[in-house]
Amino acid sequence: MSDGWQTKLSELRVQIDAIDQDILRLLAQRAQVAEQVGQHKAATQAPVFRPEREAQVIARLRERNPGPLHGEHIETIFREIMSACRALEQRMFVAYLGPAGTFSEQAVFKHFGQSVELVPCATIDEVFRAVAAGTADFGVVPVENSTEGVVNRTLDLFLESPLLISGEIALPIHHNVLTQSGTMQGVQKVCAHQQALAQCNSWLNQHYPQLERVAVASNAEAARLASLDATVAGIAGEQAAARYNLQFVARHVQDDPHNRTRFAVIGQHQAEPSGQDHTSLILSVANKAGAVHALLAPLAKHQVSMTRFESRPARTGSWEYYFFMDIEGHQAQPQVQAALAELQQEAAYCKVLGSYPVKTLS
Ligand SMILES: O=C(O)C(=O)C[C@]1(C(=O)O)C=C[C@@H](O)C=C1
Repeated sequence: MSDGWQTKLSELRVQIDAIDQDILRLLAQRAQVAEQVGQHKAATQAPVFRPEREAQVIARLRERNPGPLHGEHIETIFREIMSACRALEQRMFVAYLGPAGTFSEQAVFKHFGQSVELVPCATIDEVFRAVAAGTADFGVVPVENSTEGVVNRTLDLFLESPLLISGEIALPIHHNVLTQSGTMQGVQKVCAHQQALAQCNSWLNQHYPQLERVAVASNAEAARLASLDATVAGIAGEQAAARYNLQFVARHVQDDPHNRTRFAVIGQHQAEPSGQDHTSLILSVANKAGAVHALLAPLAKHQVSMTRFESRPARTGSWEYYFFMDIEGHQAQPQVQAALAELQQEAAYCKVLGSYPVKTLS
């Protein structure tokens, strides 16, 4: 390194140190204000986590971002700042489909930041139970995957549960083939969650058609097994690779490069309107001609757009269906309220699962 550059580098680092000192001072100020908000919330028993406010803060900062930092990095940084401030107000417990290192865990961090207490659960049922029982303040459950479709168990549990949806998380899902050595030498079987095996089906057929495929409880479990046994390859995400100290044989082996999973955040509280929200509902109709069409009429009449529509057999033995529907807007908005009131008259069953801020970017 030339002496000239060495001097310049030292000068630039002095500038960075001074800026960091300013950022630190401002962070401390921000945290003190958040503590005051926390004291007021404690006195009035108001919920600490306010997803609509966090969505507004992030949207505003992305909008005003002067660059050169990327918007998504601004989002990550401020998500963590709010997560740390929130943790000063109250420790928050979040249940999810464990073990550590799963995509569900990644979804928790994406929505709540790192400053939360993790409650890994063995099943989706357990996540619902932990939140209903108050062991966890919130739960994160998978709802649908772009290649594999809906997660039926989650939809069934929404039918029975009194919990509300207060957020959604969209996570790109990248699967990797992982082994101890980073090669396939000596490998006899490949382990993964059944959905991951399905999502990597063509790649496996093309590259390792002879290899035995074994479905296990989660991708993190597959990674754990691979870390213990040189004859096992695991399919999992990057977090699991790092956690179990595995090497990459191949990256991004999912058949659909845009593979993503949508998760719902469940809890006891309803999110307030953020200005850009979705509302999720479950409906069923009498088994007669034109009934589904009649359901959609109130939406058109009040100019409320539908963004998702899934059907699910009602398991009553007869040929009846439940419909899971997402609409644009918050149930506190007049046109949504009017549409919901008419839908409720039209449907044999109608349950509003919750309104929550839309995730437009991921
Ligand atoms: O505005 C609030 O209600 C706060 O508690 C502050 C804050 C933040 O750090 O900006 C923290 C937690 C809430 O989820 C929302 C925002």
